[in-house]
Amino acid sequence: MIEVEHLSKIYGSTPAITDVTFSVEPGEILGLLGPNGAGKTTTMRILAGYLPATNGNARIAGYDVHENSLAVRQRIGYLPETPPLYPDMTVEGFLHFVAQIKGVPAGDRPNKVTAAIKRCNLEDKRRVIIRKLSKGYRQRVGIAQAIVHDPPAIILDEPTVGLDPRQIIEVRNLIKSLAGTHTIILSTHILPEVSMTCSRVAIINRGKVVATNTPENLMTQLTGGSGYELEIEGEAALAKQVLQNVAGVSLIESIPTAGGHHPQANRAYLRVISQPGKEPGKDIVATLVRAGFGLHELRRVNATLEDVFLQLTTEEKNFETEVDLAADNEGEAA
Ligand SMILES: Nc1ncnc2c1ncn2[C@@H]1O[C@H](COP(=O)(O)OP(=O)(O)OP(=O)(O)O)[C@@H](O)[C@H]1O
Repeated sequence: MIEVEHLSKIYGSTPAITDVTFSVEPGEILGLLGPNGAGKTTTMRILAGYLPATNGNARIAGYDVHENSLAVRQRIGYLPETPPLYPDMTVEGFLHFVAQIKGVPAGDRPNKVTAAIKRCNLEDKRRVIIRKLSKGYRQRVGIAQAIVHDPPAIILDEPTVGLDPRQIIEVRNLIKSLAGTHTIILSTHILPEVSMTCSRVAIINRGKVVATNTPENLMTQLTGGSGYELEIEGEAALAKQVLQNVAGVSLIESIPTAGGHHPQANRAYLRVISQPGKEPGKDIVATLVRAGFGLHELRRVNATLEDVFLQLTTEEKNFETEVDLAADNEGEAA
């Protein structure tokens, strides 16, 4: 349904995205996950037909986003980071207006507007002026304007940003309810968002896709699914330095405490993630003891999506391998 091939965008001399390739199957929700400035918005604006790519191409439902931008706009719903709302219109009036500019025939508009209002739980607010709505409701109106013409593909840029926890849950549930009948790409820099909402994730960093897979496969295949939490006596920074040289260790981070204990003075708490298939526990213990650290506890833990994300977005040296891995895994996930 959505195919992105070797897409690049250069602003002046700044490359925003480089050689971005991924595809989204019908009915799937793909999460575009990356830190600030990674290139998520740029990718989505190109897909929505609002920005020309410097190189590469993208197709939505078979239509090239550049060559057939009109056909593409009719087939996608786009929610930019700031929803394009007219504050002085009522919810209903605004959705009628959007349906009209999206080319919905006049006779179909009342039904389409009512369906979008229902889907986004806006029945109570249909005659309210948008300016008077809370941020959560405005976001729902933003989603309603994206789906009012019933497009097969929906592109949502950071759809839960700025919402309170209850609103976040509501918007996530709304997005999930759209899957199956719609193909969705959403961008986020929030890790739990992808594991809760998306069937697949493309991790983007510094303009490049560094991995594509299901959230579960990313965790198990890139980290072997295992790691350790440590409680040691000594300096965390020094311990990290020492552990970096242990074979099979791929990520070390400080954590506030381990094993649910109260953190104690002069203790350092670390989380160490192993490379796939490696079990460096024995060497971690030997290295720490040899370096004069007191080891109070070492326990096995499962890696989280956060670990994978940190690994992929902080270890530049591994990017090449991970792109290969992403390509290998793509077939399995599809
Ligand atoms: N109009 C522009 N002119 C010049 N550089 C730009 C422009 N828009 C974006 N960039 C640069 O392109 C890169 C990617 O930006 P983009 O907004 O796509 O990232 P993002 O992943 O959406 O980040 P965020 O989560 O902060 O919105 C950044 O380095 C950004 O500074």
